[in-house]
Amino acid sequence: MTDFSDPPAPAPLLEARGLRFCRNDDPVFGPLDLQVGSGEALLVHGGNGSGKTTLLRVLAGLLDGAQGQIFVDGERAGRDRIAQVSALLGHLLGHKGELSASENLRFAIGLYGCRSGITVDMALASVGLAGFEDAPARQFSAGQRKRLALARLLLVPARLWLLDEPYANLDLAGIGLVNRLVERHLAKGGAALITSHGAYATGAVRTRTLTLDAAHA
Ligand SMILES: Nc1ncnc2c1ncn2[C@@H]1O[C@H](COP(=O)(O)OP(=O)(O)OP(=O)(O)O)[C@@H](O)[C@H]1O
Repeated sequence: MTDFSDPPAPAPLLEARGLRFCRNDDPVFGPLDLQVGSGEALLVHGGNGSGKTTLLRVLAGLLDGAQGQIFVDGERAGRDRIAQVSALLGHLLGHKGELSASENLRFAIGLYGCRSGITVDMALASVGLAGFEDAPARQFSAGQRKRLALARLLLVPARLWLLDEPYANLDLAGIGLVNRLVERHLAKGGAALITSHGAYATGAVRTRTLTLDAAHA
């Protein structure tokens, strides 16, 4: 007999169950459950100190010792697997000040690989840094540094973007740029977790929300 039932939904790109992080036995966040699938953004809300940055660092595989389970594409994932599929844009942008914008990006490509169909010059132009290819990163303003980090995100082949306050230090055009880049990333099957104290302005993508409890702050 033919089965006309709907095919099973694909597993979310990232799922966490009972995820919890403590520092010196003090809870920072959780236990919490979250899911984000291809084409989706998960907005992480919460007051100062509620654990948003810590959550993103756990999900980027940078912090050890979290309790609970993390799944990537439906399979249990350890820190290595998570690090393979994700890229973090955090408060510390990680540029080397003495290297030029292009050299910084080539350094990142050497570590993490490069998406097909994009070059360093294309990425710099996409974030409004055409003409700054040879300028040392230490000469960049805070907003230009953020733009350089966005160019790195465009280049590395991560499906899951972990964006911690991506709008900070950006002018209005930069805020629009972040939203366009996220929309494009999601349209290509990527996913994003985004923390923001401000409004998230793109209505063009499927969005979930997660609110962290600031009780421990
Ligand atoms: N390296 C650290 N060592 C000790 N405690 C830390 C460290 N980093 C963060 N914390 C503490 O962990 C808690 C959560 O911090 P976290 O930076 O994750 O919060 P947040 O929600 O991102 O805050 P904000 O909105 O202010 O950026 C806070 O109480 C903070 O003081």
